[in-house]
Amino acid sequence: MIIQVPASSANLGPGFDSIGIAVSLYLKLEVLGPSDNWQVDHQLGKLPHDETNMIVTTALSVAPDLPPQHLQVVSEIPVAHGLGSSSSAIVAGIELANQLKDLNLSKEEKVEIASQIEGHPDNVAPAILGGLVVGTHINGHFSAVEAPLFPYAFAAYIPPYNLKTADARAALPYQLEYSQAVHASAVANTFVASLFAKNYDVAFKLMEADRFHEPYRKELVPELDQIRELGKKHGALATYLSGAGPTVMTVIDNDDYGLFEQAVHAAGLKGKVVRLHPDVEGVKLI
Ligand SMILES: Nc1ncnc2c1ncn2[C@@H]1O[C@H](COP(=O)(O)OP(=O)(O)OP(=O)(O)O)[C@@H](O)[C@H]1O
Ligand SMILES: N[C@@H](CCO)C(=O)O
Repeated sequence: MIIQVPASSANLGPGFDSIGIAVSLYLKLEVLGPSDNWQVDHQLGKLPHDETNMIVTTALSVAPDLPPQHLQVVSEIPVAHGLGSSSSAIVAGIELANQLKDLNLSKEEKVEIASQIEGHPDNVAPAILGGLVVGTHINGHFSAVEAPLFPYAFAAYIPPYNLKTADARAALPYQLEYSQAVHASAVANTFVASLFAKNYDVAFKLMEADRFHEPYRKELVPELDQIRELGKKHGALATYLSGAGPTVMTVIDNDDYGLFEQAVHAAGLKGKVVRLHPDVEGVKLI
């Protein structure tokens, strides 16, 4: 059995902790069979190979009596780069428990469990449902609503350095002044309305108008402003910090992708540029 989970890009500008989209990089988890101890084969650097691996801790939190397995993980999702690697591990762990224990979890139950673990639904909900998702929690429970997908591709600029979400969250202010919070929220509300109305002239302006996190994180990711400027010169629709960074995501028409990628490399930026597309299926067995 192989479980496949897509990467995800959270926030999309002003949708801090609430909006995310599944994108076409994948984690594949293969169950090789029962084992004396949990064993996780992977080539993802320093991540654990035993029962402390996040995929296993998640599976055991869902099904504590799950017998140990020999697992193999192959992932295209770079760790701690703002493309939802931790969410892909959490969603894979939930699906592992779901399949091996025949739990028949609904999509809503998976979103609830995964969001409780991650703390916010913006990566886990699209990784489960596919597509573009808006969600939050109220009274300790999570709701996620699927939004219409925009018909564009992404150019993901993936820097050579990583940035842990915890460090990128530590750069955020403890509180916002009331008037600033009202404006930040108005930008986000209008952004969501424009996505549902498919009014992309407004949506892509607002995607670059976040007031919740990008102003505080751009010191950590200096390429954000640089790529946004390059995007404006080379036909991009909008650029935002993917999740907690450091990946910088540019929404672009497929036809404009090539020239934009060349411009990023010509500017001397050292990261990779990868063409991505929305994933519409979310977690699945392959
Ligand atoms: N494939 C994996 N298997 C097990 N654990 C993983 C895997 N990928 C990521 N993790 C865990 O998630 C941590 C990285 O999470 P972090 O939130 O910092 O980055 P991210 O999820 O890639 O970024 P973002 O949430 O901004 O998209 C790793 O240190 C590791 O503990
Ligand atoms: N919304 C989260 C995504 C990363 O977990 C953040 O920006 O910190």
